[in-house]
Amino acid sequence: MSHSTAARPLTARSGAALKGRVTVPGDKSISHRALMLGALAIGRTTVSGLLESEDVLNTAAAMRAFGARIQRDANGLWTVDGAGLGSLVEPETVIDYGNAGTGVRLAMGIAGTHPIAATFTGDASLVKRPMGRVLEPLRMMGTRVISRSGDRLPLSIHGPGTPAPISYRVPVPSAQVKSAVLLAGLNAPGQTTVIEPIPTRDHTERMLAGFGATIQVDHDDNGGRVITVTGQGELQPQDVTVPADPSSAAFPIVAGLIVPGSEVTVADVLLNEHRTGLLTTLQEMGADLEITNIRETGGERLGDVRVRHSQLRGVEVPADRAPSMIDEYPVLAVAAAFAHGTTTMLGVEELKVKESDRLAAVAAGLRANGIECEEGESTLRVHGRKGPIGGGTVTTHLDHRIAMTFLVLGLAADRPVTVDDGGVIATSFPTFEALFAELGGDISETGEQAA
Ligand SMILES: O=C(O)C1=C[C@@H](OP(=O)(O)O)[C@@H](O)[C@H](O)C1
Ligand SMILES: C=C(OP(=O)(O)O)C(=O)O
Repeated sequence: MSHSTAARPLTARSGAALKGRVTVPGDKSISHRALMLGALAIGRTTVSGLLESEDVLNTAAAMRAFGARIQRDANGLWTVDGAGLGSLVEPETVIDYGNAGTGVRLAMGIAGTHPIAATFTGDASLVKRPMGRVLEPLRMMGTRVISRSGDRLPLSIHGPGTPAPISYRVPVPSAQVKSAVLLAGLNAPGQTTVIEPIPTRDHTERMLAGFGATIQVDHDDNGGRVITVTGQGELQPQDVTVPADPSSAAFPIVAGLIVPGSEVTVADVLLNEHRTGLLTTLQEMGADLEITNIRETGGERLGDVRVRHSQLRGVEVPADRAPSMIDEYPVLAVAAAFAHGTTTMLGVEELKVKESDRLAAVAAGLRANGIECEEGESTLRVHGRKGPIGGGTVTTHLDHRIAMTFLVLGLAADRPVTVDDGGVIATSFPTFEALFAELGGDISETGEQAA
């Protein structure tokens, strides 16, 4: 299901420095996967620190529809009693995945090799996004698909009696495509292999190993990865602790760097090497950014990220860094707006097929607030501020990251910045407003406070 349809405009204003130590909610990628693998295991999986956002709650609902029992106790601990691999039941109704690309693509992978029918849909954003990237390998495995032209939602799939294991080279760097194929391979007899020429986040592989799947990860000579899963084994339930989401941490981190006088620490942030591209880039831009208390928990590296207001400088962000910061480019563009000089982001064409066309949405939002930029087919170039900025209203296009990005801009701009719908933030970061209030940031419903 999607968030309430009434738009909720929010306005951010500059004011006091941001100060404090905060914790952002659990990682979205790991939260989806914990519920899904729990649903495929036999027995009880527990999940602490689950991200309780709309996208992840849609995965909980979907896995219930496929037969898992999923509950939350009063302390926020989630339990998943798995239906077991191969034993998914046919959902009785359409699965509405709201805004969640990861959720629907991975769920189609899981369902696609079970001999059941399932129909998926989503909100006005999700129905525009490409699903062929997941349906193509599923068709190779024997899944039947009935879809609108262009392989978009709503669509129905029916898995074959005996799925064919495949070897699949992912045509675009996408952890979602890789994961959908690996999850489909779990219920196919024999070995399913995914070749990814450019490595992407590896949470599926790590968690599959943790749940006892037979999985092997090899590296090829060109820096790519070859991942093989052996299907039709049994998954063992696990106790999963979800680390804090680096893609959410990006917002207080960038805000702390651009609001004068700020010092902000974000605690317990996931530092998986496939997720730290933004931190690397900010350091290259001259950010006063320190990572402390680095430790390993549940097979993942975590740490505390401390930033102080810094004078940033423009840099060129190489294309091969894109997968490790794909969701962070919008907020990087805001950091770039406050930098001296120009920041050029290369190889960012995947941004066009996210919740919105993020290249267009970021460029429009920057221009509405007086910042010069140019977007190309696969590039975004942002010129650091040359005069007063802010004062614009930004269209979010049902995209949570666009909403949060421009509220962060408003916290450091010369004039207030309004986003037309802050309600979409609930898809990934339901505590966003509370967290910024804790840091001393001024974000409120538009019209609540005299401008
Ligand atoms: O696998 C995942 O959990 C995700 C992969 C990325 O998408 P792509 O695989 O489409 O790049 C990312 O944008 C998304 O927010 C989460
Ligand atoms: C792209 C994103 O998510 P999804 O693809 O899961 O909708 C995101 O969270 O920025």
